[in-house]
Amino acid sequence: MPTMLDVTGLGHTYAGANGHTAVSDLSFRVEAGELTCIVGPSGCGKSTLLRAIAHLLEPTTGEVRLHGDLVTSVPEDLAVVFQDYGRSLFPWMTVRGNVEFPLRARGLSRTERRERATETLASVGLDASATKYPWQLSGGMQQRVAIARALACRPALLLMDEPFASVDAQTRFELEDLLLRVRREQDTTVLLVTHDIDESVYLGDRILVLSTSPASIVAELPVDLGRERDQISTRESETFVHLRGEVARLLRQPIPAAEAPADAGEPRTRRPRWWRWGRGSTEIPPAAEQRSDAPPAEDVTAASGSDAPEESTADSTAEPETSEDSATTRAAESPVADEPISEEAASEEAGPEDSASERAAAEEPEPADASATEQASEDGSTSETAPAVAPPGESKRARRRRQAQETARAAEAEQPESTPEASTEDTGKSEGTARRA
Ligand SMILES: Nc1ncnc2c1ncn2[C@@H]1O[C@H](COP(=O)(O)OP(=O)(O)OP(=O)(O)O)[C@@H](O)[C@H]1O
Repeated sequence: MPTMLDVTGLGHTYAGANGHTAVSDLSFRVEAGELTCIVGPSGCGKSTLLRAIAHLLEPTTGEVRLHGDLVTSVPEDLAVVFQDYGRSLFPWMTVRGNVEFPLRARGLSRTERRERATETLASVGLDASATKYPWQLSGGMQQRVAIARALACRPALLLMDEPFASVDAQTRFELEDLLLRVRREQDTTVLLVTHDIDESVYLGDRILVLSTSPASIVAELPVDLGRERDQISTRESETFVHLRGEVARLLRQPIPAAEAPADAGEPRTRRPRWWRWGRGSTEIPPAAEQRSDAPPAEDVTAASGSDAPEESTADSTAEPETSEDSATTRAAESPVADEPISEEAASEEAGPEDSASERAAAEEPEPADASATEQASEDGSTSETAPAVAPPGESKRARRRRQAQETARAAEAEQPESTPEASTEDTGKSEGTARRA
């Protein structure tokens, strides 16, 4: 088979103060018609590798060749399918419109576009949904649209970055089989990144196992399962079971500390310091101030990410992930974003409702009698309806929930005393209930 993809000495170091090297000196080939799976620990650089191959990121070192041609910009005969179909489809376009969209840029006439879209949608079982909008489809159907859009371009190489990670297990099996069928029918060359060891064995002709960050290849395993695969019998076969064990062992191998890069394993969602500065707070949370084992201010700030180590100190000071948080994280992971996204942009993505309510919560004053209530609480003398002080390090979401509960309790307390009849009736009912029990 001729070589479709030739990656030589590929490396990528992200720009910025820390200059994180995500991929280092990586070399491998993918032959035409082959389906190669890439597995590796979380954060090792799999997505960075795919983006560098597609030239969505400029490689820092090395080169990529697609059927012999040096890749210097995003190649026309290459398509990428990302995990998050919700973000990759245009919600204002019909299914057919989404599939036809990239064909316009490739200069196909209206009739050709229509024919190609109809044919590709039929091949992924969506011919009946051509005039629907993405938001009218299930998650699995939306991912089919994303796959159809990529296939409609008849790419020489299809790159897939955890394409089935966002769907349920049953849909995942269906989409895996769809990929195998389409690949057989169209002889597409596929390079697929997955977290799922079983998926890599089920789909791949070959598996590349990557090391922790910066990614390098630790093993290359041929998958001797033939082209015809079945979700039940293949997964039960001896070869399958042996291979999945082999991949799992390779992924588990601890890296000796001496070999581990200094910046390896840095959590991707760890928030930079500007994240908290952007919220107008550089203060040490009170709980951390009071604790003798609390880390210094900078550590507390850094540990506020959702991926921060789960220690009791972090628990008491870290804010839970809000939609705004995840929007920030997601935005920072954008394929074209090496630089942090501004908070305004992240708020926009989080939606006006979210950011408005977050702002409102931030502007709410603390209870005036906070210290008195805190003292009462310590004494055990706080009544159930007394306004409670905000616990140190309490998140905005938790505060909103607590305040709603307080309001409800206050409303209950203001209700008129129940009449003697009502009390008797109540008592009778509860006695009846107790008796039945
Ligand atoms: N835009 C960026 N700027 C700086 N560092 C980044 C950026 N994107 C990713 N990284 C870092 O590069 C490393 C590799 O990230 P990448 O997303 O490629 O890993 P991955 O193997 O795909 O992760 P996962 O399996 O969790 O999806 C991580 O340490 C990550 O924090």
